[in-house]
Amino acid sequence: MKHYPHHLDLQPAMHAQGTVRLPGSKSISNRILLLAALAQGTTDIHDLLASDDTHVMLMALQKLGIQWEQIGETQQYIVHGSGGMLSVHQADLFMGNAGTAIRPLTAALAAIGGDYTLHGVSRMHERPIGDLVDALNAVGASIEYTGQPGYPPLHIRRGHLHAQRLQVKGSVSSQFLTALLMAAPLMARDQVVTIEVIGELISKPYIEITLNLMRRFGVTVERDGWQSFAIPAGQNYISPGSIHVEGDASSASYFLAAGAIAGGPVRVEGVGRDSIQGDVRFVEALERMGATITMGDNWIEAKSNGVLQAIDADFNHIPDAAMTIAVAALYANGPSTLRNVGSWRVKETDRIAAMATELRKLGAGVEEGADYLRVTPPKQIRSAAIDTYDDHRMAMCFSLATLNGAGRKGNAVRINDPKCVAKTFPEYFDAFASIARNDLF
Ligand SMILES: O=C(O)C1=C[C@@H](OP(=O)(O)O)[C@@H](O)[C@H](O)C1
Ligand SMILES: C=C(OP(=O)(O)O)C(=O)O
Repeated sequence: MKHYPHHLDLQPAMHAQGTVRLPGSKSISNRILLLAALAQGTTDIHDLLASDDTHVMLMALQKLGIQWEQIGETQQYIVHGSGGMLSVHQADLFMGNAGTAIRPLTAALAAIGGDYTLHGVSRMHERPIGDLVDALNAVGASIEYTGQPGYPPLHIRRGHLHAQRLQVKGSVSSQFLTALLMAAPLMARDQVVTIEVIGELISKPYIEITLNLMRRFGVTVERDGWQSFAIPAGQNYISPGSIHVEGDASSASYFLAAGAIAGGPVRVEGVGRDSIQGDVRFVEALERMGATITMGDNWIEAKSNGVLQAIDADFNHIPDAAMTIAVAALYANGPSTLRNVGSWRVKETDRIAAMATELRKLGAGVEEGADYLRVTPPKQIRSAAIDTYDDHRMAMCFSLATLNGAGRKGNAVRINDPKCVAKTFPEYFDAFASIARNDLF
């Protein structure tokens, strides 16, 4: 277990340069773990992410009777699939603050049936799950709230699913649709299952990850745009045998932004042109801000071209990586506006409020709306102690304020409670230190 201090003092850095090998994608890791557990056959997973979010998924699967082994100290795991039949019918599952664990598991366990309780850290109990529970209960699942209606903890009992046609709202989290899609083959084996999205769907590229991985496990989905998804009858998950987890594209954003702000080149290895993660499109935002991006099949590199250009854009498709843009905006030549990020309010913390408070400590002017943030860079970035709100991305993106950009000097930054990075990237600060340089070229 990595040891973290109570706070971390990061010194100003002259420039950013180097290469970082990325940890595995959280979104892909937790989807593959669940699909492998539900599949027929054994899955050999390479480069699984080692983090709090994958740990809670692995522990939950173990409690549910799924057998898996880690190969030595490596990130290779062997999962013995259950074929969708769990041997354990009663379990109490701790889900930490992992949306990618609790939401898909809720749907899968409701479809399989049994007596299960799911709960998490206190913030998890403030993160909505009502749209998913409503969608499942409407087709005969039996899910109750044991705390506040609409939020975990949940108690799932055996229901009587008649799930030919489900409807789900998509405006709060795309993870509800992901959860229903992944559970659909378990719901009605001899009938087509149709899932309709009611109203707007946010964070769309995450649905592409879901559909792509379902396909790798032998289940195809017929779709009508983002409106309706049909899972033809008679499909079961079948292990692909061996599967590799790409590097995490959201984790890549911090290093690529560092290269764009402070010289570069900074290269990340593990994601590239072939990625199935929507967050690789973060580089389009960096390009619009004036950075030069180069890409290979499995790497991306960013370097600066002088002062960053301010940006005004819709970030609904990359909500996680958008936080990195909010901090990069400190180095821009004018105010930047991040639009359509209302989902930030129901994530690890209220990210719009947290981001506004902490950016102001560094001297930025910040205007906060229900679903947007406007950041006016300060003349000079101030030293500050940044609170992280138990949000890994707050801790990671504020490290960028130490960098000397072409237009602005970074400053000393204290990161309070840095251990929250363990949610997705336990070694983040070591990786950041390896590219934040104080020597001259
Ligand atoms: O499906 C996924 O893997 C994720 C979907 C996104 O959530 P929302 O759909 O709630 O925006 C994203 O923020 C989260 O980190 C991971
Ligand atoms: C929103 C996030 O996580 P979760 O998967 O718990 O929703 C995140 O990692 O930024």
